Amino acid sequence: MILKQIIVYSGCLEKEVLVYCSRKHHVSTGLSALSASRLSNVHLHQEDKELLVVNEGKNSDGYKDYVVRAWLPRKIQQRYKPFTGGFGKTLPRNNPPTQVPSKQISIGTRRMYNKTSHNNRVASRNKRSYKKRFLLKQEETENFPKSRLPQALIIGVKKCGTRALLEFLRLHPNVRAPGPEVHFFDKFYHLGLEWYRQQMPPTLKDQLTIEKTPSYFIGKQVPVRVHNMSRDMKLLLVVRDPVTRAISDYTQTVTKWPQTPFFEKMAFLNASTGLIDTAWPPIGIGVYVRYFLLWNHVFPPRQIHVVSGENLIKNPGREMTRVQDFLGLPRIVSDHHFYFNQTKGFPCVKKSENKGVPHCLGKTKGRTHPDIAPETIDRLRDFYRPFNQKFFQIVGRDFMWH
Ligand SMILES: Nc1ncnc2c1ncn2[C@@H]1O[C@H](COP(=O)(O)OS(=O)(=O)O)[C@@H](OP(=O)(O)O)[C@H]1O
Repeated sequence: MILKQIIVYSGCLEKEVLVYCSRKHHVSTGLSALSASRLSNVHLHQEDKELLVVNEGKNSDGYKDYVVRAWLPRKIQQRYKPFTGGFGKTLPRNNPPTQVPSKQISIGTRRMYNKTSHNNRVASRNKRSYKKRFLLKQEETENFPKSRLPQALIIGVKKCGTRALLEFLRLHPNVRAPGPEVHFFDKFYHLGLEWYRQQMPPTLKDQLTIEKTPSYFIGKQVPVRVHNMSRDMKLLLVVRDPVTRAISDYTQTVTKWPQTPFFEKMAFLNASTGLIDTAWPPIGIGVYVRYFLLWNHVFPPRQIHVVSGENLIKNPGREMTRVQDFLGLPRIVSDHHFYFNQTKGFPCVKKSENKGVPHCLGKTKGRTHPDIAPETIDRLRDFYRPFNQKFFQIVGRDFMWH
């Protein structure tokens, strides 16, 4: 058994360690591949061993070669660079290299990063990061019904029609989504990606898993966290006139806490000067541009689709066509799926996979709003106008909230 060479080459997320063993050695796991090759200069830690898999065994003249995959932190990947026979390339099939690297190689994090507490933190971050990559890789390769991490998120905005969008998307046979809001990226991030995955319904590989949690939009750390999980994530953002949104938000608060003071009392710091209390969430959240910029810094515009909450009510078929195009789904959800329910005052669904009868969203959606004085509405409109303009400019669409 001869180790010809360890070659570490890069796709984007993982490194592959190519091991050549003679034919007589049976190699079934990444670990046995490494030990069969007597790779004494490769050190592995228990957790790292679990992340090694044999990708495939190939036969070449006199040798059997195995590709052992290890998901390695980026910093460690860079240390492999000197050994690469061609960074980003696979090895030529009939021309196994003969040069054996002389330096000691360490796969894993602990030995390299346990010298100082800072390095320990880096190491555990890296370990989390490559476990994440391992999970993502699994997502790509297997095709049987199982819970998968979402490929698209409805990130907000609260009270703009996010539930309607999710329920309309669920009419599509290629879409699956958990019913409740998961709040992984803002509340339960510490529970880890595996926990998050378990919250998802089982899907086939060609089905899209979508999750909606409207509070993601305003979470400062959320964009980076989402990006860390998947840089390809598709983001859906529903927006509506921030004045209507504020009243809807307030209506919900009053439903939960009936003692809440009148809208005007909450919205203005000083009723006579008309100074607006931007720290009051129903008002502050409506400054969409402020939060949108955070997302825009992390994700390219082609990965963020902004949905008009007004159109989702007036013309759900057309708005859903845009959404399906953005998600790369065949256009299946259309006008035929909806009818306007006069009593509810909103579009409802004719029938879906789960329910064979027409149905509307629950009674917490489409509540009757309190009457708000026209001058209050005007003041709020004036307040939001410049922020709205900036937002329209950035997203390249005028939502006509005049
Ligand atoms: N088809 C349909 N049926 C009922 N309601 C609809 C629909 N489409 C949009 N809307 C509007 O959605 C508002 C609730 O928004 P969200 O679902 O984003 O609210 S939440 O953030 O999840 O609480 C909800 O706000 P309220 O009217 O204040 O209840 C509705 O105005």
